[in-house]
Amino acid sequence: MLQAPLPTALPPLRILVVDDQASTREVLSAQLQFAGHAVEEADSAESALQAFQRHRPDLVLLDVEMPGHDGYWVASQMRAAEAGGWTPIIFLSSLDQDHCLWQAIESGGDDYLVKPVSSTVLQAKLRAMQRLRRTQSRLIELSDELRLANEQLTRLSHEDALTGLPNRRSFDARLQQEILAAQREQQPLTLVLCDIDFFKGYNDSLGHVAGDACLQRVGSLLQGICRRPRDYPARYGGEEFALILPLTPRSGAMTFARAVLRTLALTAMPHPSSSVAPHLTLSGGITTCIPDQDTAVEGLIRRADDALYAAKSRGRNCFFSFEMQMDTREQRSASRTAADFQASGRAPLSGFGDLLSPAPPSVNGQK
Ligand SMILES: Nc1nc2c(ncn2[C@@H]2O[C@H](COP(=O)(O)OP(=O)(O)OP(=O)(O)O)[C@@H](O)[C@H]2O)c(=O)[nH]1
Repeated sequence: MLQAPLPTALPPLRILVVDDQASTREVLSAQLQFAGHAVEEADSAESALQAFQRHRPDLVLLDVEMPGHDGYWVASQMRAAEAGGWTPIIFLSSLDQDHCLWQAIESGGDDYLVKPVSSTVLQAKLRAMQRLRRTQSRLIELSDELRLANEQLTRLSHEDALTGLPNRRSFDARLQQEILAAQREQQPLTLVLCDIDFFKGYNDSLGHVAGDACLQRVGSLLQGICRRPRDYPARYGGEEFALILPLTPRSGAMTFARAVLRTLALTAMPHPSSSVAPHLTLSGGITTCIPDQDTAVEGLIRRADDALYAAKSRGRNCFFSFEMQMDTREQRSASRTAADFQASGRAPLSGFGDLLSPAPPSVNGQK
């Protein structure tokens, strides 16, 4: 008879007892249950496999000689049914020959006990299995923790921790993809770099905590303005944000810039140390092109950055684009009307000049 469980806390096992002899199953089950384990019984190879699938036991005690398929066959089927998993199988047999033990291990068994098995030997084996089970559970937990940590690491390596937007590394990779897509589809691609005006002064007057909150707010405002599924706002670094606007021509880029200026004016976040407005403002550089073989990430960013510098040096709180400036020059020199430009398939830009600045507010404050 098995003794009652020892004080050291080892998890009880779910044990599948497979034996065609009802009396053997009964005695064994009673002993196992007395020792604190949960028991399922099966009286044939087929019912053993069904119970194995249904109950997912921690341990199988398996008879060798059964009518129909024998225990070796059952063990090999169980091993095949849990690819990557491992449920210990102990054979209990009255056959006491080396080749039987050999065949048991070869078919997938982990141990082989000759019946009648002394209760001490069986209890010792079960305790060893309980320890293995505990180690196995801990390994599974550890591997889950590792998987979660890896997922978090991957997310953090692509995301800006402060704003939750994609970081510069993700942005560069995405821009490369969008350049290739626009080149293949021969569609316009717009890149916008935005920089908060006088942000150093903002931090100095309101503190870094407020500065961080401001960056978060601006990030979510920009995200809100991006309405198309492929628009991609990112934090490019410090107080600079970058946006990829695929399938967006110059006219669309201007609409976007106008929406940014209007949103910031309406949001009216106080900026005590700005000399351009009482509220927080952005300057932006825009570049739009249909990429060709020579278009590269670095070139586009340099061009948007130069445009941003131009916007800053032209007074801030505005957007600038070299391409739009060229358009307006062409428009002026050719004295063409907006209708001519629409007819040529290009956006009428003369109304906006070289710079897109906020329009004066109307009576009700809307533009
Ligand atoms: N609070 C906070 N400040 C930041 C962060 N990243 C960059 N900054 C600050 O942003 C400021 C940027 O200052 P500058 O590059 O001189 O530019 P600016 O004051 O915005 O002036 P202009 O761009 O010329 O309008 C610096 O004071 C940085 O410390 C951040 O994550 N949090």
